[in-house]
Amino acid sequence: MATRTPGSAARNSSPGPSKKAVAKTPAKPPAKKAAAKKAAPAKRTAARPAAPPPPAPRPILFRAVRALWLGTAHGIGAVLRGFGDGAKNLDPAHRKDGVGLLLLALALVTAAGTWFSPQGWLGEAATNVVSGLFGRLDVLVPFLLAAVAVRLMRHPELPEANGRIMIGLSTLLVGVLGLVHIGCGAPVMGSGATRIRTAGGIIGWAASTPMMAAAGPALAVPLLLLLAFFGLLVTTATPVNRIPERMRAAGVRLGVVEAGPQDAGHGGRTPEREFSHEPPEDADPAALPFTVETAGEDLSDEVAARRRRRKRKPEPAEAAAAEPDMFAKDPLDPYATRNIAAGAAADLDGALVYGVPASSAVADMMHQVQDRTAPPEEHAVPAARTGGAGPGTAEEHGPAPARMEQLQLAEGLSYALPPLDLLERGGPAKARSALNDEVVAQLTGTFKEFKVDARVTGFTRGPTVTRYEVELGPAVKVERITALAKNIAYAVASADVRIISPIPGKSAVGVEIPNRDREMVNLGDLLRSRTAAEDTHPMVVGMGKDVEGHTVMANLAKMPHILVAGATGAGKSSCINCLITSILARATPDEVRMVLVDPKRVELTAYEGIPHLITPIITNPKKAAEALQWVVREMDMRYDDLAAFGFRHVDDFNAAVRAGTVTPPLGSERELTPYPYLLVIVDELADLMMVAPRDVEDSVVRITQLARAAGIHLVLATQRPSVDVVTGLIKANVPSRLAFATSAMADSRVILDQPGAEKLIGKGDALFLPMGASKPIRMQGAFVTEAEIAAVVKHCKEQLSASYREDVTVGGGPKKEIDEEIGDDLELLIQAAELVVSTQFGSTSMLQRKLRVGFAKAGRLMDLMESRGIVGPSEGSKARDVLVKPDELDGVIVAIRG
Ligand SMILES: Nc1ncnc2c1ncn2[C@@H]1O[C@H](COP(=O)(O)OP(=O)(O)OP(=O)(O)O)[C@@H](O)[C@H]1O
Repeated sequence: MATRTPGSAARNSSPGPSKKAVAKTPAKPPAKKAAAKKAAPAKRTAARPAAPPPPAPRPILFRAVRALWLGTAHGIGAVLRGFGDGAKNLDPAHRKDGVGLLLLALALVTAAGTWFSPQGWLGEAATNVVSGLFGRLDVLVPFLLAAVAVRLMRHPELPEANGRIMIGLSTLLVGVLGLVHIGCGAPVMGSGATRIRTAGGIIGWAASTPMMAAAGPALAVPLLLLLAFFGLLVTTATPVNRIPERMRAAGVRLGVVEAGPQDAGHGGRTPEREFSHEPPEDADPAALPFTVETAGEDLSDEVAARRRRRKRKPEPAEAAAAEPDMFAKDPLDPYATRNIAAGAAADLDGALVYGVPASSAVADMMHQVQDRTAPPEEHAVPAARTGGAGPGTAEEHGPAPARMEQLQLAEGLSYALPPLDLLERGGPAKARSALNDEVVAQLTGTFKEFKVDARVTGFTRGPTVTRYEVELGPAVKVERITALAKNIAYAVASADVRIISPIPGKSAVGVEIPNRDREMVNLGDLLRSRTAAEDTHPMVVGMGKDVEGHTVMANLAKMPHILVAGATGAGKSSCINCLITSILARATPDEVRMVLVDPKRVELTAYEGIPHLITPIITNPKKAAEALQWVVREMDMRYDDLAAFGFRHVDDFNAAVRAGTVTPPLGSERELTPYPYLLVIVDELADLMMVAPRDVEDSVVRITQLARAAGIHLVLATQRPSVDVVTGLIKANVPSRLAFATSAMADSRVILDQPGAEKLIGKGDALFLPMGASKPIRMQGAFVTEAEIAAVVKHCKEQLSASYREDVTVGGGPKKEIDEEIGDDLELLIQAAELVVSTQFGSTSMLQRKLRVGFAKAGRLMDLMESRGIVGPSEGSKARDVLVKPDELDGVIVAIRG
């Protein structure tokens, strides 16, 4: 080791600068500043004491003793270091037990020495040290040592809490010993060791002397009192504002205070303790600072409030789950059992409702449980909860089996929905697997390794990812877990670790880790689920399962328009297939009609010819743009109709028509029928935007702004979620979003307005942000095979063949000869004829308004209709006579088309 002798130090420091300075000081300064600058070091140097004279050579004996001492010290040091290195390799639990036992041994020795009389050299030495340090409070030291030892051995897994307690106790002790020292006359060091020992000891002396010197004896006492009080608060992890609460709890426990209603059921324990996983003296969980990782916003108050709410109103089951035994062999079992039961019951419920056995095992059990099944809690996104039916048994929602009945169509035809057993069963979902247990162990190991006071208290397994719930020890920052994200990813060998802090509604951090044994979500299972059965709305579709394994259904009518986007191969088309198949499985063509736009020409061909189609599948992007314009016109027409009959929503109009409470105006022979929902699905918006960006954007915006009340809903899908495809205007009007894995964070921002989708793992892993939700739901999208689709489509086509509306199908059918005079106005003329005939009102201004055309065009249309005998001649400002009855309309249209 390099050492510097005093001589060398003096040599190094003194000569150079001082000599120069001294030489320059007497000389005339060239300038005042320079002189001042240089004078300073000179002065400093001059003020230093003169270098000490070189030491006299040491005697030989001295050098020999020194060498012997150093040699011995090195030897002992090496042996101890060897032990230390060996101890490092010990299991941490053993190391901590060792420390605890050592403290216990010290407590015994000091107890023997201070309470009785010291025995042996160790007893005497320990007693001298303890009495010297702690003065007359030495008798308490054995208690303290024993308490610390027990704490270390009982809770070795809480190093941070233990550290806090040590700091708190030390502070408390310093304050109290300082006070004792002052109380005993504040003897000074010179007054002898015995005086110090009979006062506050060296610690008391060290605490009180500087205080008294700095602030005077009168102020030293309150300052030391405050110090001791602070130590007490730290030890008991009590924030000042919660002192009354804690005092009251202590009073209740000691029986001094009567337990109030808030204490009932807690056996005198504070609510915090009832649900705390930590021992009573641990930190107040409500005081923890929580931040939301994604938004960066501080949620501490909210989380604390939520914690308190949760703790104050415990459900028995929740309480049981919230307080797993820290030393129980397997605290995760309750979760696993609950989920298995939930999965089985969901399956069973669908089976009961639809009369389709969910699986052979369930089929065997069905008749046994029919009367007493209490269904589990499953959730759908808010939009799917249209029926408002609360949890109840399958028998309680009786109308559901009606879905299997022969439904009457408008024309008097009957139509049977496809049986759900055309869709495959996936079997019960796994609630837990060996790999989950492995991950729990890996997480626990990581927390231990990095000395983070946190533990995995449970997990909920979804089909693709499992969310592990991590509870933090007192005063552990959430940031410590988020900072560990990369280490966790390393430990569990997965790049896609997402940390959610906190899990919504829980005082726990969620660590989402992909399942290496991921499961597929079958659309059939979703449609057979209780959530699906409860809601008979025809626009309810199966979306997937969330991270907790719950079924996610969505009502497309309430979305009311949705953007589906993700990189190629991420699962978008599978999702669209699920949407369409859900509709086919649950809605008749009279309830829902569809316009399918498939510019890629491959994705939706399986649905060609289904009776729900209003027009053949549109594959030409240009014609798709025109079809969107038709949708706008249809929407306007529905709006006018609703206004004419005094309804604000197509649902109300349909209900009134079905109830027969609405009649056509006098003189009109129109037969009122309910409007079906119109679902427009565009599988690749980018292709349309390339062809006619302005027209497509205009139509989409118009539809999305108004179509909700008219029962028209859009599903726009794209694998290119860039700003030129999903323009700001489109985005602003499509409120629900479904993001599959994207290749870049920027794409995620375009879809969801936030990052996240770039971390998804593909194959149907998705973030679903329904209208009104602030945070997306992570879910595994459902899957339906081509064979299942083919079976469902075959069934539908067998029931009814498609009857297309000619006016939309700009691309379908052979080109017909059109009267040259009509030119480009054929479609408009047909609409005008429909309008005039159906309303029996031959008004030019009505055409202007409803067809959104100018006066000249409306006049021309009226002339064309006159020339074809649809309306009479003009009578000035009066409306023309309508010469055709509504039931002759079809023939007239055929005639116009030539
Ligand atoms: N929900 C799902 N569950 C399981 N596997 C899925 C799921 N969705 C997609 N996959 C798998 O990923 C493959 C690609 O999915 P899909 O065709 O839906 O992707 P895409 O996003 O539509 O791609 P593209 O834009 O190129 O059409 C599927 O063949 C299937 O194997």
